[in-house]
Amino acid sequence: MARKKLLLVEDDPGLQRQLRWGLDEYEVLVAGNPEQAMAHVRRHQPAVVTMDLGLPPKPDSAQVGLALLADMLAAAPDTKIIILSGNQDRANVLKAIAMGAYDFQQKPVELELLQLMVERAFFLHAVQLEHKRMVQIEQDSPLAGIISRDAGMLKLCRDVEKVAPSSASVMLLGESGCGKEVLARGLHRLSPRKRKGFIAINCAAIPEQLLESELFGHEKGAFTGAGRQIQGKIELAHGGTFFLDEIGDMAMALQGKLLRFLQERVIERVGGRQEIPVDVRVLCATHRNLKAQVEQGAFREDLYYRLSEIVLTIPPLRERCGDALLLAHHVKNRCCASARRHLQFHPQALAAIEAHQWPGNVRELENCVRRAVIMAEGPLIMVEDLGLPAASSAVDDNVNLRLARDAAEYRVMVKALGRVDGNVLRAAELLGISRPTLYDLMSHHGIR
Ligand SMILES: Nc1ncnc2c1ncn2[C@@H]1O[C@H](COP(=O)(O)OP(=O)(O)OP(=O)(O)O)[C@@H](O)[C@H]1O
Repeated sequence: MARKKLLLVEDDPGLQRQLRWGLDEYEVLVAGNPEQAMAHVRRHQPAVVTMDLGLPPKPDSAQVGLALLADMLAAAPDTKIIILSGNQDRANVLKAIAMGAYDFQQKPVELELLQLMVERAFFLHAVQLEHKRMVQIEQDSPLAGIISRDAGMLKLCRDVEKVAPSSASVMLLGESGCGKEVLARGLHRLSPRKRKGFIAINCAAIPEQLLESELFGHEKGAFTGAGRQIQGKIELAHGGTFFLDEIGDMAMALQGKLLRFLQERVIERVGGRQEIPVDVRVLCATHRNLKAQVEQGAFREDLYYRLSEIVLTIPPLRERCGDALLLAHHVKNRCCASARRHLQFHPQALAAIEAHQWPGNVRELENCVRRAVIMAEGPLIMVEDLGLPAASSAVDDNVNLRLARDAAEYRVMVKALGRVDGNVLRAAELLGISRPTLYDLMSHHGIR
């Protein structure tokens, strides 16, 4: 196994030798001046560094050492830097610690103590690295973009994780803007087809005649204007996932052709004779009540069953407990970061967000908060900036006392967490309970 790299920044050859000898379980790199030290940091990225503050060209002051410390931390912020200082250097050592040095030891160096300190520094560095990696994995996880604390939505995400590895066709139902496409993309990235394409087509946005050639492609000269052969979206998705958005808007004639493809798994380009086998996983979505459309004869029943091996229904935003506030904070933070602004919501703005019914769901909320970040004049986002009506009180019609209490407890707790952007201490203060009690409640309701 490769030995861990340790950099010694020391201009005294005698001390260099002593340290090298005492720390020989590591791959020791030595630098006698700041230039050499930075070259080692860039090239080898040592996890731990020991350094003297008095370095050439001004070995009698800490000026060069402190500047090097700043440069090393700027180039590699996670490096654990241990200062080896002279007796009279106390003020500079404190300065170095304030700048981000890990620890210090006075000269003459006690080797045993230094060995322990270095070992602990390596350990801490490894732990931090592991933590960073985990956070990164979480951020990279396919469903990481789905922001929700609502029990129904979290269950839905688990369902998506369960069905993703299979080849079943999945139908996503839900109102406009509630996240059908985000979930479809997440499902694709969790599936064995993730390395191949995710091709989406919106059946409501394209006129019927064009949609056929969009789906299946066409041969040169198939119709006026077909100047060259074009592959269809289904063919382009070969090996990957094909997402039919707004499937409820597809005309009857085309439904028949799509059904044929789903049964035979071959396509024929418009104006072509050749059958081309295509391997795709089919996902679809609609905001319409497709079952009712089937009953009314507006959607083919056989196609419905082909497309709906698994049906996932996404709850509208107004039914997701606490999500409006959570998403509002999330979108606000994102917009503020890109606009370099620091804004908070006024309590009345938060109340208006909570009370609004969000007919356009997450998309409407995103637009509303984006607008507010642009409109806000002071440090607070006011109700007027959101362009929402002020909040009015809601009515609760639950009559089972235990259920009602449970639901109210959950709702108030998630609301409080949402108001303070997930800060447990401040949420506990808002709720008037202790932090441990809030943790108990959160674990009772399955909130992490
Ligand atoms: N749970 C969520 N967390 C974060 N962002 C979300 C969430 N749900 C939706 N969004 C965002 O909201 C917007 C609308 O989502 P999406 O396009 O997936 O909705 P849709 O249901 O497919 O809408 P439509 O029916 O109009 O096609 C997107 O910008 C998406 O990133």
